[in-house]
Amino acid sequence: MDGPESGVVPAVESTADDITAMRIRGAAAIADAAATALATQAERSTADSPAAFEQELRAAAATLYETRPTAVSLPNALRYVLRGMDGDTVAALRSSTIARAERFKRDLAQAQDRLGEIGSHRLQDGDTVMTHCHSTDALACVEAALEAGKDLEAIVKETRPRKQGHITARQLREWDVPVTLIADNAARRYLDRTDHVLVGADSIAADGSVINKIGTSGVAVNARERGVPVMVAAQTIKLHPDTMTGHTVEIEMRSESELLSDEERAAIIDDATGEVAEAGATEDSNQTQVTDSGLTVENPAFDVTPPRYVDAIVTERGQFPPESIVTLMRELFGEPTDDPWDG
Ligand SMILES: O=P(O)(O)OC[C@H]1O[C@H](OP(=O)(O)O)[C@H](O)[C@@H]1O
Repeated sequence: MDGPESGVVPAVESTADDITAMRIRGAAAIADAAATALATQAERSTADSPAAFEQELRAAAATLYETRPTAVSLPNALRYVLRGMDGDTVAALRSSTIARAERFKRDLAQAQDRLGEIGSHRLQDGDTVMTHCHSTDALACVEAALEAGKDLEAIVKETRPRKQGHITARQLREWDVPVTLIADNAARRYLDRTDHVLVGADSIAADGSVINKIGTSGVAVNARERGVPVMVAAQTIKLHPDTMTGHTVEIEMRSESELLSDEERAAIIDDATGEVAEAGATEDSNQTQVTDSGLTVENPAFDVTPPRYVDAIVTERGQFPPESIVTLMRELFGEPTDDPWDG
């Protein structure tokens, strides 16, 4: 149930819209925003009974959960906050939920700092890192290395279609790191000048597979061929507990409009058939769009890098060979996970 009758406050709906539209993006930022939204729901709830309050919080969590499917930091954040909702009165439930959300946000920031420190030890003075997309966990490793007095250079992949490489480049230039921005297709050529491929993750599966921005697996395979180590910076909130019981991670398919404008579509169809394009794209759908023009555009946002192409997964709990990450997952998520917003 959504809308006013569910008691979900407009601020939660607006955070959900921002996540869907990627105005809020990046797995850690999404988790942080989701925790903030649940705290806001708790604060502004007008529920008149503990049961109604809990129901509203679950509805808010469901609204946030439905936004994007791949980054597990989102459901992990929602579960964590809802599990801290405790008390026999609305006031007690409200304050426990807000306190839990604040603790989550604090822990998230601390985990990233700690991860950065650990990851920075892999980077030597004078190294060049190649980045893909924009990952705050990956950049935390660079920042800690710079703070330790190391000089680094960066080769930044543009990361089509949304060009999040520009965000990475801007951050690195703020830190005074020399940046070479390259088209994604140029990555293999530039691996000769690269000491580490450094990426983040949206989800890590129990077998050590890394689910990250589309294009990660290609650069990882090429890096292995060139003998360049691949380092994945991922807080433990990126570990996907359901994969311990065989579930796979859903790869988000985003809108055609990120790849192709209406004019470009028309030009392709015109060129191919000599006919005027049939504008078949639906505007609000995030699904792959098939039109009767015969042109299908597919826009997966993520891909899966098998563990054999990854040298280390760096977390705030230490660095792990991907094959052993399941041990940490069992320790952290030993109990079966449920979705408290379901039912
Ligand atoms: O949590 P941090 O390290 O910031 O980001 C992790 C990952 O989230 C991003 O996804 P998107 O841009 O939201 O699709 C990228 O794939 C990035 O590597």
